[in-house]
Amino acid sequence: MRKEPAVKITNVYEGVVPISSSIRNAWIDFSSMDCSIVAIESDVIRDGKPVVGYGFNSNGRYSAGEILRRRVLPRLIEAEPGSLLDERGGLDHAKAWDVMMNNEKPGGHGERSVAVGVVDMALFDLASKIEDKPLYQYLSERYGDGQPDDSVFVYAAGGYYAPGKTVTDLQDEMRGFLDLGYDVVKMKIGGADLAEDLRRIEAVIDVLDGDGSRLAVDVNGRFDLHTALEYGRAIEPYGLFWYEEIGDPLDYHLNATVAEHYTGSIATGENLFSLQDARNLIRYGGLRPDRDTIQVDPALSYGLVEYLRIQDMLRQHGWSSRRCIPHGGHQFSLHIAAALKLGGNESYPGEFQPTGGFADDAVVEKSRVGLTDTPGIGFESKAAFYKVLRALHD
Ligand SMILES: O=C([O-])CC(=O)C(=O)O
Ligand SMILES: [Mg+2]
Repeated sequence: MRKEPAVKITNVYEGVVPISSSIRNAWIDFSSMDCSIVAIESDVIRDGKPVVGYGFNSNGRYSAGEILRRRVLPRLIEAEPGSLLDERGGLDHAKAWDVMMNNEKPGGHGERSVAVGVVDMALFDLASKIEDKPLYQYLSERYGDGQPDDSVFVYAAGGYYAPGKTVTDLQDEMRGFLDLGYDVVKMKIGGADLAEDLRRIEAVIDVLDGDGSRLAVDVNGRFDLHTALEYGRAIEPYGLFWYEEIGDPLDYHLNATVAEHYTGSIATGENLFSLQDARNLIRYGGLRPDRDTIQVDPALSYGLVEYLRIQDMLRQHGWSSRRCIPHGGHQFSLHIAAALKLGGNESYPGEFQPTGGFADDAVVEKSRVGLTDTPGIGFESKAAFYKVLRALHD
């Protein structure tokens, strides 16, 4: 086998970027939400400059800077360079993952999975840039069938509660999503009482020409079993796209009981951060492989190395990768969705800037978005975010 020159990590930079806003879901507001970012510099030189990989931690969890600075990054930097490489001298992502997780006990995943996810993303960005390929191509050759999807289903998530926001404002927001090319939209519920939420839901269905199958609703884990079943009975006649994260993400029994009574689709998993948690959901959560959706976000849950294990587990349990639509609305999952043939990816046309969203020139048509040929994840074609990432190391 031809040996490539071995890649070496020369510098690692870490920082925090605010992604705060006045929106609120049924559980949290985003008034102080922020996000960890990292840049990993290599000794590979292109156009006179080192090739750099970037990562960030999706949204919904605060920056994991302390864990990055004190645990994850020192292990990576102090590792024997050969311990991060495959037999060809390229980065071995699973080995890098083992290095980052050295001396970490199993279970209780919390923010540790977020810290590892940021670095894992940066290493994938770096490795695909070194091969001068867009990430979806790099991933499809390694972990897929070499024939990535050329576009990915995306739905527009929004419909948050916000101070002074009226039902008319909510309808205008949703009309804006349709004008951008989305056919399916998502709104928050569970942050008001049932009567008000039903008014909000019906107002949005009106905007969708009366078609409830184009509307997903998201509870962000707020309901106890009684409320979950009560809302379930009330919304079932609308035939919604899905009923999301209905109760506490780790309450598999609640989920299973709702799934027994609610015949429509259920989606959950954005707050499950490990293979073990996802496996428990499949074992005990009562989800139905013919209609339900798994939303594990690779960026929050130990990165793609762990997400690949989750895909294996799902396959073993008879689940299609098409039943996965990750949370987070970011470019990393867009590449993963195309390469691993997932069912789609979330998108937030109006929230979580500068980190969220796709390339500046990405066009959504009939709720599908194409991928660009930019090497790596393509942060370089997202000007406002790229400026923030560059500032980490320039
Ligand atoms: O409001 C949030 O935390 C984001 C969320 O649940 C989603 O995108 O599904
Ligand atoms: Mg959600």
